[in-house]
Amino acid sequence: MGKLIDGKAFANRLCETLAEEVASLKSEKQLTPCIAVVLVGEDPASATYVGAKVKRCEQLGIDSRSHHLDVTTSEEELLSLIDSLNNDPAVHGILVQLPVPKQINSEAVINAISPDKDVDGFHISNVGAMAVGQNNMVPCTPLGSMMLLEDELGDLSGLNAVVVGRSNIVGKPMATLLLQKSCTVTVAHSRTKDLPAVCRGADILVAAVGIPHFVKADWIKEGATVIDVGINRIQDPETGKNRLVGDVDFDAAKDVAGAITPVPGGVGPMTIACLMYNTVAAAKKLSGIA
Ligand SMILES: NC(=O)C1=CN([C@@H]2O[C@H](COP(=O)(O)OP(=O)(O)OC[C@H]3O[C@@H](n4cnc5c(N)ncnc54)[C@H](OP(=O)(O)O)[C@@H]3O)[C@@H](O)[C@H]2O)C=CC1
Ligand SMILES: Nc1nc(=O)c2c([nH]1)NC[C@@H]1CN(c3ccc(C(=O)N[C@@H](CCC(=O)O)C(=O)O)cc3)C=[N+]21
Repeated sequence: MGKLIDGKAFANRLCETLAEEVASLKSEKQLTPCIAVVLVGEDPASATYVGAKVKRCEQLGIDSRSHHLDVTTSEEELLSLIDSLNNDPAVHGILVQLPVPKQINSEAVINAISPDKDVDGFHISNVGAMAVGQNNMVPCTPLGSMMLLEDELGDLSGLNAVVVGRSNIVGKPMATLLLQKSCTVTVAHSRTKDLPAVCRGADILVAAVGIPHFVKADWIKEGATVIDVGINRIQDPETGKNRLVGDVDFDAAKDVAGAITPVPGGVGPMTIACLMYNTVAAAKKLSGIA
């Protein structure tokens, strides 16, 4: 069996380091990093994620402000809240939990956030900066995935990386980061021909599709490193209970892969830890601390 990549333990270690940094920012610079988390509507999964983010902030000594808006909130109302958070010097990071209700244009909302407070790294100017190698705020899930990959493999240069999925929040920025580390990158998606064969060429395989158990064991090259970004809630056919599974058929894939992230306990905890990392970085940058 391949090695399990323990994202939860890595995230805990990263957060311990960040907690020490936050403590010294408080005592030496009178700076308390602060993130505003905005949730629109009542989606239960979104509410759970927001809860997990707020809890992590508490552990690290980061201030968090939750703004819970009604599902009927207009785009104008949300933009006005963002404007006030942009102009609040005590707030260093702004995160609007996605998805937002359909009357709100998510692109307009993301691009209304001040790029230096955009701890998700979704603002078009942060995306552009990353595209030309001038990384500012890097999206949390790809950033966390890269930390796990470099911890596992060291230098990534020359490795064949296949990213399945091309979303703006995961697949595309992941491909950009892998290319920055000199991987030979293939981005696969729903129009890709012979996806199993494409995946078999991967030394690094990243699955960000949103379909439970989509990537099969016989798509994986012996010894490859597999990063499973998928978070899918399914009903277990045996127990009837709800459980969380990834985009990779983990039970079979773990015997072929050299190393693999589990779900839960893999990329998910890294996403939240990297949100804390970006919040501390934003607080320092906005306060003129290197
Ligand atoms: N662990 C974490 O912290 C996070 C986990 N996630 C999870 O990651 C997964 C992906 O999220 P996200 O990127 O937002 O999803 P999107 O739905 O935005 O994108 C899914 C991508 O998968 C591709 N795809 C869909 N079906 C197929 C197929 N049959 N064959 C090949 N490619 C296919 C799509 O291709 P096309 O573009 O052609 O339609 C698309 O590019 C989800 O499970 C999500 O819950 C997301 C964010 C954070
Ligand atoms: N603006 C915005 N930024 C995001 O970063 C963002 C978002 N919107 N919308 C939704 C997705 C999803 N996402 C996850 C974060 C943590 C876990 C996570 O911690 N998962 C745990 C399990 C949690 C559980 O048990 O439910 C794990 O995988 O071990 C998962 C998914 C962030 N997202």
